[in-house]
Amino acid sequence: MGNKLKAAAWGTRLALKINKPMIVFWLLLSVLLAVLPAVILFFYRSILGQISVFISAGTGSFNAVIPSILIMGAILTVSGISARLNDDFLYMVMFDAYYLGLEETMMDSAQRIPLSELSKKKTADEYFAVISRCGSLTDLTSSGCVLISKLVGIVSFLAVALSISAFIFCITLAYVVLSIALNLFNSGKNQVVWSVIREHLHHADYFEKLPQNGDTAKEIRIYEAAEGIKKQWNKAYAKVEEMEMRKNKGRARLNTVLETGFYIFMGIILLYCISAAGAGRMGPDTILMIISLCAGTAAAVSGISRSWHQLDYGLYGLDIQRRFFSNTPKVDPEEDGKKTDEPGNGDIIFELKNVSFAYNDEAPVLDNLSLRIRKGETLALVGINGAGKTTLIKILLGLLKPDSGEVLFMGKPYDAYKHGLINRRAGAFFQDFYLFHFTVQENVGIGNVGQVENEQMVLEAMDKGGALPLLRKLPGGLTTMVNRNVEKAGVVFSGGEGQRIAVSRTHMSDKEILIFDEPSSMLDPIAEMEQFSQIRNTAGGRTVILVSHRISFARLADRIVVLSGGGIAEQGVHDELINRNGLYAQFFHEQAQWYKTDSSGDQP
Ligand SMILES: Nc1ncnc2c1ncn2[C@@H]1O[C@H](COP(=O)(O)OP(=O)(O)OP(=O)(O)O)[C@@H](O)[C@H]1O
Repeated sequence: MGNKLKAAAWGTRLALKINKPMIVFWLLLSVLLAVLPAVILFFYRSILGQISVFISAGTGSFNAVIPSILIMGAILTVSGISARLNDDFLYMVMFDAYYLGLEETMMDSAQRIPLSELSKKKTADEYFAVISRCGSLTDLTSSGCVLISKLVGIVSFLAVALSISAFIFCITLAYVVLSIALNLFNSGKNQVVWSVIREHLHHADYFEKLPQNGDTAKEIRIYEAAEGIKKQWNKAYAKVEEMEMRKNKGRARLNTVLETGFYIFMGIILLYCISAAGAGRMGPDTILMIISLCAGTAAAVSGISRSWHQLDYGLYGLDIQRRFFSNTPKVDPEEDGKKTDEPGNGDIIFELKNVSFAYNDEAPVLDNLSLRIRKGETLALVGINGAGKTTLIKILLGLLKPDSGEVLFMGKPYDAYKHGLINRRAGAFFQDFYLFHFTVQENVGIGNVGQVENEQMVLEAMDKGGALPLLRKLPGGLTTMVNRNVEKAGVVFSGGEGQRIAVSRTHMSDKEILIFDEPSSMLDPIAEMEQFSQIRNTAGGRTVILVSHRISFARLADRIVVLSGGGIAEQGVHDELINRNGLYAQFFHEQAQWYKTDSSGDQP
């Protein structure tokens, strides 16, 4: 319950931040409409008196009671409208205001999740739950308004009941309390069911999507794995259906109990009215009033079940979102404003002091590693697969935080600078690059967002990244959409072509630090050599960090650092390392010997 309350407070604050007038207006209106029937009932008892005199005496003009009948009709109409307004209508109104608002907030907050967190399965699962619950705020605001107005309405009906008799008040109160208690009990049970459904749905979704994705479908067809995938999906989905069924049965049972409760309540009230009328203690006016009261109370109570269910569902989602986002580091704009954007002085641009890092709880990828990178230096990082080269780069770019040790940029830790300073100063290409569903120009231009429209600059970057020749075969030139899955007219690039576009993106920026992680792994030999020389030409005066398995590329660097076993195995220039005859020399000789095969194809 504590978490639900926190979720309600968090959600309310968020809703007020996204659109305050909306929630205030509809809350006031729905409360007004909810109390109106009881207020009218209370003050227009005399109308009922007139009608009852007409009915019991059978005398007088019918025309005289027409206004009273119309007012009674109005009371019932207002009750009906307020009951309708409380459900689907309010949901629709709130959906417009809060669904996109919550999505936007989540997109902003997701930017602050460290990549090391995002790569954890637990985080990925939680994030799935978070984004699949964008309707939570709509649920909270609409059902919150409904419930508040219904509770106010019930209280006003109870006041009318009290004005009639203590017995009517007590029996109405008992009916209301029992109905609400049953709803609470049922929603408590549902909560457990939802969490199980969510888990199995996630599992089922994964298998369901595999045959739809080009890459995974290819594997499934090659290895004829479709049946196996279907079985896994069936297994996961059977559990979802079982739990859904359990939930629906629970709700059906609750509705039956609530309806039975209402008939018992009405039965007791009617018996009381009959006996009171028989004893001459109650006139038709009071009986009519009591019947209107019962109908109004029952309408308010019956809606509570659905609204409570919706509110609970919304709070469940908001709690997941609240916990997820409160655990992610946030940038406080005020604190950030006090920090500097000015790097310190000195020759050392990056310094890693005894840095250790592990993904999840696995063995450390980097273990007590220390490294200094000079300003203007071209540094090559070499090492076997999994040695930690990409991880080291991500740490340098502040995308991952070390578990221990220190990372300094121009003599100061990242925390000393304004948020994102390193991203404003360093451009990077990663081997697992991603091409967005944008145009070619935007895909390259995004490397320097302010210059996306600068066609000349984009063309120059494409020239440096070796992507200019691709333009000739693109039907729409720079405006061609990338990726056919999203846009019919989109282009699908080959691995090497995509890599050239992504490398061009890095060349867009005029940043003082450039980082390339395997920029030529998919290129043909000619394109690879062009890529090398372009990077070399661009380097002039900048700090460049290169990750490459191609020794021919690495040897051009001012310094080569060989990573192994979580640390630096050796470092120096090409000739030094060859003379040393260590790991680097081994890499070099292994690669070199493939170029020395004799004409028969045999190795020497
Ligand atoms: N997101 C992740 N979650 C868990 N483990 C990871 C993740 N990314 C990398 N690793 C692990 O960390 C280790 C180092 O990976 P990294 O990508 O830094 O190596 P690398 O030297 O760049 O390798 P390669 O030469 O293959 O590109 C690997 O063993 C890898 O399995």
